Formats: sequence, structure tokens, C-alpha cells
Amino acid sequence: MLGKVPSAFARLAPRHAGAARPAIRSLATLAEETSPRRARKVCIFGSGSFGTAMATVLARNGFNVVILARREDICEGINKNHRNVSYLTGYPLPFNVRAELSAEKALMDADLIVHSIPVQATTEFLENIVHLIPPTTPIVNTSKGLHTTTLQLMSEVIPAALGRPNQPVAFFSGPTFAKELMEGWPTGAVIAATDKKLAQHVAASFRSPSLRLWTSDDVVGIEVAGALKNVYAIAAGMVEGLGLGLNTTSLLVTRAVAEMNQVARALGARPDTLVGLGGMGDLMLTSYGGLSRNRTVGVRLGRGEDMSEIMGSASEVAEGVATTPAAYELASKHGIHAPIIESVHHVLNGDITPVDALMALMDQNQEVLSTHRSEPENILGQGNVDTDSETGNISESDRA
Ligand SMILES: NC(=O)C1=CN([C@@H]2O[C@H](COP(=O)(O)OP(=O)(O)OC[C@H]3O[C@@H](n4cnc5c(N)ncnc54)[C@H](O)[C@@H]3O)[C@@H](O)[C@H]2O)C=CC1
Ligand SMILES: O=C(CO)COP(=O)(O)O
Repeated sequence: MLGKVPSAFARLAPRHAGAARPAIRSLATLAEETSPRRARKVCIFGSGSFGTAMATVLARNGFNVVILARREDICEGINKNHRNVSYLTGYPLPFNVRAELSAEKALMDADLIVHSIPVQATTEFLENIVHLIPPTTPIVNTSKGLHTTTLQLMSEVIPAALGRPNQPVAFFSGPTFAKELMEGWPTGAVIAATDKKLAQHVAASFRSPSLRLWTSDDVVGIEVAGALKNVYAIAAGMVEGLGLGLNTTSLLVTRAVAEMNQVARALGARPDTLVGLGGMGDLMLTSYGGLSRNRTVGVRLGRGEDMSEIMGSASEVAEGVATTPAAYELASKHGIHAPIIESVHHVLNGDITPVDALMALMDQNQEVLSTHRSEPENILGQGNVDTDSETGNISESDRA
């Protein structure tokens, strides 16, 4: 039975951009045609890649979707030609997606809000429109990262920006490249919320024949993993940029799993979350997937470009760049030895090169990194770390 799935998808799913094969229906299109749900209104914050993909997923499920855009050309392109002129340009958008420049119009009568604005821009963005957001309207956050200066997760950033600790907020995460959602290829994701009913309600809104959803109440785990995998994807990209192979990438990603476990668990994540779609799933996607923007930053660093060149030419957000210093500081605060985060931090700062970073990671004593540590030696110093224990844990009992 399972063996038949790939060929079934090959027949149903378009191989190229949606416009190229209008006669071939994807499963997502099928859902659009057959969805029994009453059309309700969703407002999407952010008209970038993920906002556009979320709009499309929900529109295919029968919702009336309004994207709150900030650029006139994007707004006009969506309303007149059913295309986003800057992001995912090859895909026609469903007719029940439209755009507004006015937050007031976009939010009017919305039953659900999807937040796809980069982490660092969230506070200012929300503070400006909080008076238009009803306190009972659920917000689904899709942004993955840590706030650079406050070190906060989005579960703290959003309520703080709204000044409302009780706003219902859920978190969409997992291995979900925007482009592949547009294709309608089978995808799995997690909706996390402390309120189980909210998580189930949100999951029901997103679920479709091509999007399988799980719910979780481990908001911290989902968020920390979603933020940290962006840092590790930069490191994995560096390996490719240096011209190295899959032995090296797999070494790095496996060590990243151990490191992510230690950092995330110290911040309150549950172990089962870290082996799920929002943890390992997303880490694998972004570390190995050519579509990852974070990985692309790493590839370019590995090839010898510097951060000013890379940031100057990037048109889409790579959250790992701003998350790395925050992750570094958080790990340090909790006394956790996180050599991969530390290496990426120093490479992004221009303190060391990607080659230095790799050599330091291969060196059991990690001398290159220790010369750049600004924290007291006893926090990240070798004294409390067992670099031979493959589990990455530092307790005696973990030694083989
Ligand atoms: N693209 C993807 O495949 C996925 C992205 N995400 C997450 O979704 C979030 C958004 O990512 P993308 O949409 O891909 O990024 P993007 O760079 O494609 O788009 C970001 C959008 O935010 C808007 N924006 C930026 N600063 C703003 C501000 N100050 N005020 C108002 N709007 C502002 C931009 O105009 C743009 O429309 C990120 O946190 C990312 O990690 C999550 C899963 C997959
Ligand atoms: O989070 C993502 C997929 O789940 C997208 O990762 P990038 O931001 O690295 O493209």
C-alpha cells in the first residue's frame, strides 16, 4: 500500500511551478475543491515566502485570506494578477487570497491571524497595530528564532509586544519549506500551544490531504529547536562551502543534535519534542536542504564571502544570523558547552574563519575557540566538559 504512494503523488502533484501544468491537480488543489469547511477569514502578517505559503495553504482549505503587505507592488500583484511579485513568483495564488496595505482592513473580522514577520521586526510591528488585534483572536506564529537583545522566544516576544499575557498564541513549526508547501507535496508539521484546545483548533484549520499535523503542548521545546536549527544549518552550509562531503556534514549534524538537546533541555524543552518534526525533522531539512536560507549563508561563508557581502545581497531573512549571538549568550548563561553555536558565533563576528571553526570542532581540546571566549573560563572552559562522551552530556554516568 505504502509503496504506491510515490506514484500516486507523481500523478497528482505538479512537478514544476503551479502555473506550468494547469491540467494536473495536486492533492492540495483537490483539498481546495472539496473542503467542507465554511469559509472564514484569516489575516496573514508578512507577505514574504512563508506568509505567502501559509496564505495558500489556508486558502486551499477554503478560508478567505488577506495578506497584510507593506509594499504596494506586492499588494497590487496579489489582487490583480494573483501572484506575489517578489516571493515564490512562479506560483499562482488561489483566488481567495487577497492583500491589503491597511492593517485595519486586513484585520477586520479576522477569525485567525498568522504571524510570518521576522523575529527581530516583530516587537515594533505588533506594537504599531496592537489596537487593531482583538484580545481573543488566536495568533499562529511561524517565525523561528531568538530575539537578539532580550534573548526571548517568540512565546515571550509576542505577548510582551501586545502587552497581553493572555492572547491565545500557537506555534507552527517543523520541516516546511515554503516552496514545497506551494507544490502541495506531502508535509508534516507541529502546532504547539499551552492550551490543547487551541492547538487542535489551529491544526484543524491547517490540516489537508497533503499537510499532516500533530499537536504539542511543549511550546518552549518547539520554539527553541526551531531557533537553534537555523544556527546549525549555517554550520552545515559552511561544510559544503568549504567543499567537504557528507561524512563531515553528518558528523556536524549528529553533534548538533546532541548540542541542541543540551541547550534546549536546559531551557525547558522536553526530549520527545527534540526528536520530533520540530526538532530533528527541521534540523535535517535545513542542514541538508538546498532551499534553506540559513544553510545558504553558511555555504557562502564557507566559500570565502564575508557577512557584509552576504547580508547586502540577501533578499530573504536568514533568522540564524541574528539568533546565533542570542543562542551563544543563552548557552553561556546556562553553563552549557555548545561548541557549534560558539563556532558559528565567532565566524559570523569575523573572529575566525570557517576553516578555523572546523579545525576547532575537530580538536578535542578546542583551543581555537577558547581563545575567543569572553565568558569566564569556568562557564565554557574545558574543566566541566567531557568531550569524549558521544551523548554530549557532561555527567560521569553517560560515559560508555
Ligand atoms: N521560508 C520558509 O521556508 C520558512 C520560513 N519560516 C519562518 O518564517 C518567518 C518569515 O520568513 P519568510 O517569510 O521566509 O521571510 P521573507 O524574508 O521571505 O519575508 C519576510 C516578510 O516580512 C516582512 N517584514 C520584514 N520586516 C518587516 C517589518 N519591520 N515590518 C513589516 N514587515 C516586515 C518582509 O517585507 C517580508 O514580507 C521566519 O522567521 C522564518 O524562519 C518558517 C518555516 C519555513
Ligand atoms: O525553517 C525552515 C523550514 O522549516 C526554513 O529554513 P530557512 O529559513 O533556513 O530557509
